[in-house]
Order: sequence, then C-alpha cells, then structure tokens
Amino acid sequence: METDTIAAIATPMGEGAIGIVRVSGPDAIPIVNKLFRGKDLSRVASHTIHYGHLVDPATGETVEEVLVAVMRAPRTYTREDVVEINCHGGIVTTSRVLQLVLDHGARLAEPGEFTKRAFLNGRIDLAQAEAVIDLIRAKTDRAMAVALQQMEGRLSNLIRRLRRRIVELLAHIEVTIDYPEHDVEEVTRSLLLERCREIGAEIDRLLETARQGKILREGVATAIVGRPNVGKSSLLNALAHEARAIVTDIPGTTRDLIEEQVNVRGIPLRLIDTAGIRDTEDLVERIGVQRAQEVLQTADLVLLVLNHSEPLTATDRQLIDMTRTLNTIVVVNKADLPRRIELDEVRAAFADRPVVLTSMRTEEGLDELEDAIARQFYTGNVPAGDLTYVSNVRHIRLLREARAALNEAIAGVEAGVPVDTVAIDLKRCFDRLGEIIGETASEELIDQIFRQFCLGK
Ligand SMILES: Nc1nc2c(c(=O)[nH]1)N(C=O)[C@@H](CNc1ccc(C(=O)N[C@@H](CCC(=O)O)C(=O)O)cc1)CN2
Ligand SMILES: Nc1nc2c(ncn2[C@@H]2O[C@H](COP(=O)(O)OP(=O)(O)OP(=O)(O)O)[C@@H](O)[C@H]2O)c(=O)[nH]1
Ligand SMILES: [K+]
Repeated sequence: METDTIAAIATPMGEGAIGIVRVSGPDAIPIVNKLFRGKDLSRVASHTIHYGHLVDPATGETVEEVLVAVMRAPRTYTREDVVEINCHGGIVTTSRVLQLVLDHGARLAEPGEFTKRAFLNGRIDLAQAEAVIDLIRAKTDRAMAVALQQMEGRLSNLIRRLRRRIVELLAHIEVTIDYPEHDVEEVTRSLLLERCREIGAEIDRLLETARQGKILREGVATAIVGRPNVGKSSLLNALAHEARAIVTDIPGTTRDLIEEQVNVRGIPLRLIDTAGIRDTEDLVERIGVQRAQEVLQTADLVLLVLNHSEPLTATDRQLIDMTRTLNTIVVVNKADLPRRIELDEVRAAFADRPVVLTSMRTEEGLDELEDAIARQFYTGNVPAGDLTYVSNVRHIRLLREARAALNEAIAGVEAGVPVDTVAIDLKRCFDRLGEIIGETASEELIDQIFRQFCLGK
C-alpha cells in the first residue's frame, strides 16, 4: 500500500456547474477534515456526502461552499480512503481548493495515478486499466461497448482461463519428467497436442476479432490492379451498384492515391486507385515497380483484373508475379467474349486463391466475386454479443507472440522434442498472456501505460 495521499482535479479544466477535487490515500479523510466546517468527517459512514464549507485554517477565510463525499477503504475506486470535494465549477475555485489540500499534506497525483493505485491494490488488472483509457477516448458506440466489456474483465477472465490451462499442461510435463515411463510420456504428448491446438484456436479467435474490429473501423484496403482496358472502372462501378452516388472521393493518405469507399455485403472496402494507372500504358512502368509493390503490400485485399478475351501479356505475367503471394482474388473479366487467356496458367499461379470469371457487361460472376470477398473478411456464425473483442495494439502484439510460442510448442511435440524443451515454449506463451493482464509486466511498462491517462483519473 502507498503511504502518500494524492490529490487532483477530476473534472475537465474549464467552466462547469461542478468541479471535483479527488483525494486518495491514508490521510485523505484527516486532511480534508482539517479544512472542512460541517460534520466531523472522521465519524461519518462510508459512501455518504456532506454539506459544508472549506475554510483556510491559516487565515480563517471561507474558501468554498462544498459537498464532500467520503468513501472508506477498501470498497473504493483506489481501494484506499477517498474523499471527493464537489466545488462550484470553474478553474479558479477548483484550483484554489486543490491548492489548499496540497498545502495540508497531500501531493499532486500523476496522470492516471488513481487508476494505477486501483491496479497496484489489485482491484483491476492491467487490461481493465487500459480499458479505462479506451473508454474515455471512445469515439463510437462500438468502441465504447468494447472498452466497457474489457473494463468489466471479460478479456481478462478469458486470458486467465487460458493461462490456467497452460499451467495444467506444465504440471503434466512435470509429472512426465519425474516419472519418465514411456506410456506416461505418450499420453502427455497426445494431450499436449490436443490442448495446445485448443488454446491456439482460442487465441486465433481473439486475433480474428481484432482484425474484424480494424476492418469495421478502417475498411478493407483494397487495390484494384490490371492492364488498361481490362475493366477496372467497370468493376468498381459494379461493386458500388446503384450506390454509386454515395461513392466518395477521399483524398488518399499518400499523394497521387485516390480512395473510394464501397460496401460489399456490409464489408466496407476502401478501394485504392493509383492515379494515372487507368489512362496509361502500364502500371509497372508508370508508377514504378517499387511504388506498385508498396501499394500492393499495404493492401488487405488485391483484386487482380485480367482480360478473358486476350492472351496473357508480359505485364499480366508481371502483375501475377507481384500478387500471387498476397491476399489476391483474380477477376478474369470479359467472360462474355471468347476465351483467349491461358486460364490454366492463371489457376496454377494462384493455386489456393479464388479465380472468378466475370463479365461486367452481363453481370455474370458478380455474385460469386462478392461471395469470395465476403468469405475473406467475415467469420459469420459467431453471435456478436458472445465475442470478446480485442482492440488494443499491445494486446494484439502479445497475443501474436503467445500464438508464435504455442506454435513452437506444437512443432516441438510433433518433432518429438523432449517435453521439458516444449515446456519452455509453453512458459513463454504463459508469460506473454500474463503481460496482457499485467501479471508479468515490468514497472517501466506499467508507468508507460498509466502516463497516457489524463490528470485526476
Ligand atoms: N464521483 C465519481 N464519479 C465516478 C467515478 C468516481 O471515482 N467518482 N468513477 C471513477 O472514475 C467512475 C465510477 N467507477 C467506480 C468504480 C469502482 C468504484 C468502487 O468503489 N468499487 C468498489 C466497490 C464499491 C461497491 O460495490 O460499493 C470495489 O470494487 O471494491 C467506484 C467508482 C465514474 N463516476
Ligand atoms: N465485352 C465486355 N466489355 C467490357 C467488360 N468490362 C468492361 N468492358 C469494356 O471494356 C472497356 C474498358 O473498360 P474499363 O472499365 O474502362 O476498363 P479499365 O480497366 O478501367 O480501363 P483503363 O481506365 O483504361 O485502365 C469499356 O469499353 C467497357 O465497356 C466485360 O465484361 N465485357
Ligand atoms: K471538521
């Protein structure tokens, strides 16, 4: 437990009906009691509020007319004694009251220090504390809902359950090491594989919600590439349907990039069009291989458009080469015209990716294309309310690291690596998950997180 008593203005710095000075720590009640003319605050019940005046003991001057709330440890925000002084709103009055409290034994709180104490005193874990920041900063109903459920510990509980399962596995490994009979080892190995895969699937599910969340927030960055005249503009119009009127031109983040928003089966696509590609000879020549690569690499989805009615050209083959390892859907357009394209070559190049035949003239294949797009970005069948969402970049990074450690554990078991070596990977997975909720977080990290808070929180 901290020995300092801290104080800060908890309301925004500006004019308001009420301004609150919050005081927390072992001396919160005696400090305010010294300044308060009204009931004896040392004797009032917890969670009660009292009318009175604040008086400067040095001069006897009445400083403010106030309502004072007294909350006794441990059932408080910080788990320490907390006193909240409700002043008339305004920077001068509230600052004057804060100064008085500081003059009588409290020290100014650092940003986030109240919430940090709630964390250090075990009322909330790190993920819950981070959710408090997210809640304050939430700009949409959805972001707020995610923050609230995280603040209430939904993600934390899930992480704890995963960690418990890893501990059970580690215990099994211990037994195997202590009693190295062959059959025990066999059982442990098959159990390890099964459980690691289950845990891995659970982590993947969490990471998927992060991806979905990002897509809902920012849209799917989609690059449409192809030679001139293959039907890129027609494809864009087709995806936009009648909603063409609401398709907007958003000046791109990068110079000479234009973005247009369309919705495909409720999935927002941000179509990234490279200026000039449409009217020039060749994408690669015009913007350079490197720029084209950059555009492609930052895209979440690539729509490569080819012409069904012409043999592949050198540029087509170059584009195929650039996109074959990306998240690409191949659109073989002008399927209403006789086939001259080497379709087998295209299918072979994109063995595990969708290749869709379309005609923008007859609208053939459009449904299939939309299905293919939707399949990439929609998990479906999970009721939204049951999902625990992850949105914090720190959590996403740690989940990825935990997943990587787990993969190594799985690979180890499969390769017949000794179980005590597998245990090292499992322990790493356990630690990364622990960092999310602050069980294994360094002091430096904790400080860094709480510094993001506003004063008084
Ligand atoms: N005036 C005021 N309004 C506020 C806050 C505050 O600190 N003061 N809050 C914060 O900024 C939020 C409320 N959050 C809170 C969260 C936990 C506890 C608390 O005392 N928890 C106890 C249980 C209390 C009980 O059940 O009676 C605990 O968990 O032990 C208080 C406030 C929003 N509004
Ligand atoms: N027969 C047929 N013609 C099509 C089809 N799709 C597009 N076209 C025609 O092909 C021509 C080029 O179409 P666009 O959509 O402008 O092609 P683009 O790839 O955007 O062309 P650039 O802007 O030059 O890069 C137009 O005359 C379209 O009407 C199709 O599926 N079948
Ligand atoms: K008093």
